[in-house]
Amino acid sequence: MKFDVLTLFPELFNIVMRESIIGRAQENGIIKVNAINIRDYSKDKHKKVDDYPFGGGTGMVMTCQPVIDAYNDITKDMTVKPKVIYMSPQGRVLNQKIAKELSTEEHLILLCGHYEGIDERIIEEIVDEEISIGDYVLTGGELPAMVLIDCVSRLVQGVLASENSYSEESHFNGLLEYPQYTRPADYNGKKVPDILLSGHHANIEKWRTQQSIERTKQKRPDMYEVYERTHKKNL
Ligand SMILES: c1cc(-c2cnc[nH]2)ccn1
Repeated sequence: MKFDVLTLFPELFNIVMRESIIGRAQENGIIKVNAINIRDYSKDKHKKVDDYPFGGGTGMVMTCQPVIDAYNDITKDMTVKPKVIYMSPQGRVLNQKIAKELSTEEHLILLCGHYEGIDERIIEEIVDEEISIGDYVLTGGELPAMVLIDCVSRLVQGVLASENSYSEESHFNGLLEYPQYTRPADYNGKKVPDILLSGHHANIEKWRTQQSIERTKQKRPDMYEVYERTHKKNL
């Protein structure tokens, strides 16, 4: 799976996306993250990429030309144009279901805005979908793009050691993850639950499922309500 990221700060991606799971997935050729500097496409003599908003107001707006030219350049030899996602507070909020949907795409283009936003005509011209990572305003779309790349990439075949790695993680099965413990079995008098030391895998799985249900009910009643509706008979 390939991510082309249109950004003013490509170095951010070159540093963060070469670490850990995503870094290994890139080394293995499973994932490719290609950061493109929008500023390289500016035709302005000072390489400007923003301008004052028509109608007044504070802050600057990213101009059309550099972004559209960058998009046209990276897609010029593509017969099938990849989906373009604009990281925006106005988008549908990213969740595991959306991440799963996106993980089936071969190629995604992520557009990172900056300043007060981007000229609306960019959205009209090239954006297929806006995605938010939550209802708060950030400095730009770079961190949201990295969040999206991380959660989508983990769902791509071969990125994680085993499919079980994510199938038991929070949100994958509609529940929060059960509590995790590791050595020592007794830390400052706090003991690991006996069931986890029993070696009885069926009982351990039962305990973990019950823990997930209970903590989802307590911490995320909104999630629990959906889970309860879809699993009514088993509860
Ligand atoms: C996606 C993008 C943003 C954002 C982009 N620029 C300012 N805020 C916030 C949340 N999710």
